[in-house]
This record gives sequence, structure tokens and C-alpha cells, in this order.
Amino acid sequence: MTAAAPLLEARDLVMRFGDVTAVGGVSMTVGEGELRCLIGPNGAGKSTFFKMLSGQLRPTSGAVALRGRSIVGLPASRIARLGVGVKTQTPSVFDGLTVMESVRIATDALLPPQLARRRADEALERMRIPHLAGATVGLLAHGQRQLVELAMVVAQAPDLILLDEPAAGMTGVEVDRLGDLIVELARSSSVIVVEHDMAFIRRIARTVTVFNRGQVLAEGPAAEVMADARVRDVYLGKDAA
Ligand SMILES: Nc1ncnc2c1ncn2[C@@H]1O[C@H](COP(=O)(O)OP(=O)(O)OP(=O)(O)O)[C@@H](O)[C@H]1O
Repeated sequence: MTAAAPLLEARDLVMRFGDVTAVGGVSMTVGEGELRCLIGPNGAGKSTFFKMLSGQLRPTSGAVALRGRSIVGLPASRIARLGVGVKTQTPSVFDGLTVMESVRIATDALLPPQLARRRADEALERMRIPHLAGATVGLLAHGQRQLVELAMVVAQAPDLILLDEPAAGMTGVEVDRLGDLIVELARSSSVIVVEHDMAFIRRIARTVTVFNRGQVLAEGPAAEVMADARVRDVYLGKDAA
């Protein structure tokens, strides 16, 4: 490990499922405190890329380093302990638990009880849902459940947070609030967000990476990338900018 190593460095990552190359050689560097957005059409390989970073999938080839330390091939639980938090597209909450019980599942797996409790309280504060601590998760609206899932990630105080379509199914007002929360999160962690909602991307994005057919098609400041003719061709459509 070197002091100058970036927080995350993925090099030539490849993931093949039989004949399908879901990710065909992606390299990406994310710095400390960076808020990066990944966009791209359905099937472009965004979720597969995330799963290789979090250890849910072992890459066919390539390297992933966290602050210069290789994490390829480590189990997902180990990568989580090393500081990578993930909110997947698949719901990870249990309907029968309260919000606080749910967040405590996340903290108690990593921390001694007193610290776990403090972190859980802080996570609910940061997601602006302390008033829901005693509420049953199964009775919450979809947008609130998304915030509970986010609180479960935040409570583990990860250095890098991966969010796969966090705004999916939220109302306009909820999406705006979520944008503010994510910008705030990026003050203490690096965040990579996969999203389809362009208004949301515009609201939060600094650097955007565009995936297409398992490759990086473009990368740069949000406004520049969204004006790129190749990007508009594959993804954004005529009315996007
Ligand atoms: N477990 C798997 N087995 C076989 N093929 C897979 C598997 N997971 C993903 N794929 C394929 O890999 C490609 C990339 O899928 P992926 O879900 O990573 O794309 P995505 O950009 O996240 O799409 P979306 O925006 O729809 O979530 C697709 O062709 C998909 O069908």
C-alpha cells in the first residue's frame, strides 16, 4: 500500500457469463470524497461491475484495489469490513422488523454494542428518519424503505458507498431529497451511484462514467458527457439535454 494510492482502482475488469461478456475490460479510478455517477443503457454491465467491486462476483480477470490493497477474490463480507458498503437493486430489508432493528443488523455485524447503537442512531439522523426508528419496515412507503436501506449502509461508515439505482420508484420530491442526502454522504465517503434518472444525475453529478456494452464509452464532467453525441446516441435520446 502506498500513501498516494487512490481509494478505488479497477483495472481491466472482465466478467464473462458463458458466451456473454457482461463487462469487457473496464478501468476506473475513484478518489477520496468523490461522487461518481455511472449511467448506461440496460444490460451495459453497470450492476455486474458493482458486484465485482463488492465481491458478490469474482471477475474473470482484472484487478481491484482499495487504497492500493488488492481486494479481488476476497469474500463480500471481508470487502465490507475493509470499507465498501453496497445498496443493491434487490431489497435487503425484512418487513417484520422495525427500522432500528434493521439498522442494528448492519451495525451489530461489525461493531461492539455501544458503538453499534451510536452508529445506528447517527445513520437514522443522517437519513432524516429518526422519527421512524420504531416503525415496522413492512408498513413504510417505498421511498422510506429505500432510506432505511441507505441507513443500513451508512451505519457501517464505509469509505466507499456503491448505490445501485437508489432513486428507483421514488416520487419527485423524494428523489430531490435523496439527491441532497447523497451529496451530503459524499462529504465523508466516496460514493458511486448507478442511476437512470437523468434529472437526478444532473442534480448530484460531478464526474459521470458512461457504460455501453460492457465498456466505458465516455467519462467526464456531467454536462460534457451528456452533450456527447455518442452518449446521446446510445442512451440519452434526443430530448435529454
Ligand atoms: N448472472 C448472469 N448470468 C448471465 N448473464 C448475466 C448475469 N448477470 C448479468 N448478465 C448479463 O450481463 C449483461 C450486463 O448486465 P448488468 O445487469 O450488469 O447490466 P446493467 O447495466 O446493470 O443493466 P440495468 O441497467 O438493466 O440494471 C446483460 O447482458 C445481462 O443479461
